[in-house]
Amino acid sequence: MSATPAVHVAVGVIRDGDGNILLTRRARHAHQGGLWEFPGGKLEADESVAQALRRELREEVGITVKNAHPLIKINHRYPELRVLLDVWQVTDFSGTADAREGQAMRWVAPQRLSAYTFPAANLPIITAARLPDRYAILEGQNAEQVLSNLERIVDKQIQLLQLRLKTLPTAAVSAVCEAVLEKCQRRGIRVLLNSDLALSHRNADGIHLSSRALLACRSRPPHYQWVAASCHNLSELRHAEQIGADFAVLAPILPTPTHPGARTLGWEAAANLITRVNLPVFFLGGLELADMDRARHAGARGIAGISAFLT
Ligand SMILES: Nc1nc2c([nH]c(=O)n2[C@@H]2O[C@H](COP(=O)(O)OP(=O)(O)OP(=O)(O)O)[C@@H](O)[C@H]2O)c(=O)[nH]1
Ligand SMILES: [Mg+2]
Repeated sequence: MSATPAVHVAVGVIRDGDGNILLTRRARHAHQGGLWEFPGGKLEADESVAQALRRELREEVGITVKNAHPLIKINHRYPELRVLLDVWQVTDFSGTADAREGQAMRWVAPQRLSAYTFPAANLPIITAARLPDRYAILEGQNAEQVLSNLERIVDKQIQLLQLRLKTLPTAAVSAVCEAVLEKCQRRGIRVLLNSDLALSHRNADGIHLSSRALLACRSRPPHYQWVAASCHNLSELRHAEQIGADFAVLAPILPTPTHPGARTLGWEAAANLITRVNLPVFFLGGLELADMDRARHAGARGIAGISAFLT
């Protein structure tokens, strides 16, 4: 085992007003030369990640960071080098991006990122950049309630949802599912069907595996654009990472009225678990939108919730 510490790198996923992301191309002679990257660079001694990000983005692309938050951390071992990519999303900046080191540079729509060749460590960064920070779980006791909950989700401009329907009578599931998919498609909301629904995925954007379904998978279920999984501990998170799931939901973080007395992870343990996998993770359980900043700084991509988004 090599004891060399990882090279700590501050990386910026910089967004313009239209949501496009800034890519630059690494110099030919550099490590991972010729590949596309998100601008950034190594932390200097005594520098925080935020300070390094600010300095690197000024040096490389001439912008001044005004607002940024953690997006994802990646621990990756290249044959010659270990890196810790501390990736932040830059949501506001001043100045006009300009390739200060003569490198190729482009603003790219998130859904076009997969057309570019990046270093091997970058795949989960690209997935994280394509995900919003809120993942709603749609439930209801009857069709009417599901559809009215959907209205509230739409009103809150949520772009990603899991159709779970655990509390809906089985006979109603198929018709409700169709109605939800139709409405979401019109509004560009991505829908993942919970694996317990055992429905055809033809019109959905993906599948959300229960932790039981996750552990039964030896590889990523084929044919889905998005694959997510429910996790409660490290071995489930590692399994999700290993089969190539796009993201995980980690629960329960805090106590909820629906599961009184259930064992919860708490902020610290949840933050620790995330450092062990290279996977975007949403926190679920007892959280509100007001917890978003805390969740991001604990390493989460964002917050998932059944009621969090409906109040
Ligand atoms: N900036 C950046 N570095 C990345 C990405 N992905 C990735 O594996 N890396 C790796 O992170 C390491 C450090 O990045 P860097 O070369 O930008 O560091 P730097 O700007 O300080 O470069 P310098 O040493 O020439 O001053 C490199 O080994 C690079 O291959 C990425 O998306 N952006
Ligand atoms: Mg650099």
